[in-house]
Amino acid sequence: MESSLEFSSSLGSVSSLLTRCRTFKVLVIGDSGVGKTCLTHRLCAGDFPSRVEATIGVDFRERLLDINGERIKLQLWDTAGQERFRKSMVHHYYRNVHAVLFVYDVTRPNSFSGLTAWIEECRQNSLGQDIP
Ligand SMILES: Nc1nc2c(ncn2[C@@H]2O[C@H](COP(=O)(O)OP(=O)(O)OP(=O)(O)O)[C@@H](O)[C@H]2O)c(=O)[nH]1
Repeated sequence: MESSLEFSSSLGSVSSLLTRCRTFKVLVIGDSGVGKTCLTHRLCAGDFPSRVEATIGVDFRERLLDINGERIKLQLWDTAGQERFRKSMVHHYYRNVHAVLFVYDVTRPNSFSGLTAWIEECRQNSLGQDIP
């Protein structure tokens, strides 16, 4: 899988050595209210938000990972589940995506069966079978 390459200076390192950091863009999609914001917030900030509102457009969250000694930047795109908050921005979400996380609520079966529509949207936005 190809990733974006970024160069960021690692704070506190000797004479600001440049550290190679690969960035992976992960799109988080699913029906409104299934918990996308809570899930991504938990992953990136370490706790669940005490109060959430419906996402408008998209929110970005990042987490740095160390995988086998390599710095990896996980960039999570938390997208709006409500159609009225997605509007014309949808196409931008799908550009240069490395992976898609489909989210549903185990207490709402419709949010699981509704994933077919989200998978179809991925297809319509040219995400191939190679995207996990
Ligand atoms: N019981 C329970 N409630 C949750 C869980 N995750 C999220 N919630 C609640 O579900 C509601 C919606 O959560 P969000 O994270 O905003 O859902 P979302 O998928 O981002 O919604 P949109 O932004 O509209 O697409 C909030 O009231 C959360 O507190 C969970 O794991 N368990």
